[in-house]
Amino acid sequence: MSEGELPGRPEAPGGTDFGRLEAALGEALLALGLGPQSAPGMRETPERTAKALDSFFSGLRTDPEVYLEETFPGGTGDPVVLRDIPLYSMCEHHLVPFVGRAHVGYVPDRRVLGLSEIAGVVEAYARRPQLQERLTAQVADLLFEPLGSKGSFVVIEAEQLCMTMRGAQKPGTLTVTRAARGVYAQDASLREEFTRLLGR
Ligand SMILES: Nc1nc2c(ncn2[C@@H]2O[C@H](COP(=O)(O)OP(=O)(O)OP(=O)(O)O)[C@@H](O)[C@H]2O)c(=O)[nH]1
Ligand SMILES: [Zn+2]
Repeated sequence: MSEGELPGRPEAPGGTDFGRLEAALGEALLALGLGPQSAPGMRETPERTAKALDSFFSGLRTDPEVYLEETFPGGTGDPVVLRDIPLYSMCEHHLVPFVGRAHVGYVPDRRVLGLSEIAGVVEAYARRPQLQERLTAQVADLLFEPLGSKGSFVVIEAEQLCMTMRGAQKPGTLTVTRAARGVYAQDASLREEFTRLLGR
């Protein structure tokens, strides 16, 4: 599978198999030694966790391209930058969240995208098992050629809980990833302006 492909493309159509997921989560809790006797408060936990996982991975059922359908004439050739879009995603290695902010810029070519749609693109890719690098690249890719813009630039700053709660145990570490396409890949001054707009 290449970096650009959907991670974890559903193997069966029709969405989450809740019965199977709840049974598996119940088994996982038992494997941890947590059953009806030891943890009575967790009786409904497999059901609740199944719903939570379904929502964390709801992007698997969303085609991010639907957010490109609503464009408006406009755009002067100057960049549009959305700063500090809240970001919640799930590390595909450990199924643990990574949490942070996405900053997204693009240079329109005669048509602009609705601002909410930009946040929707981030969400559709974030609500999947992800790698921060791939998420960053996927948003930048979609906002370049499929959108028909002159270029796009995406910066994601996130805390990977799999690295800070466990593993390397380095709380507070922020991972910063970036992807530049089109004019943003070619023009360092545009990237510097983007960084200035972030107030960094
Ligand atoms: N490049 C990249 N690495 C990630 C991301 N999320 C988690 N990782 C890393 O993926 C690696 C997984 O390493 P493994 O050795 O296979 O698994 P592990 O033994 O659980 O690793 P540790 O997390 O280091 O304990 C670790 O270095 C994680 O920090 C991500 O978004 N991008
Ligand atoms: Zn991880």
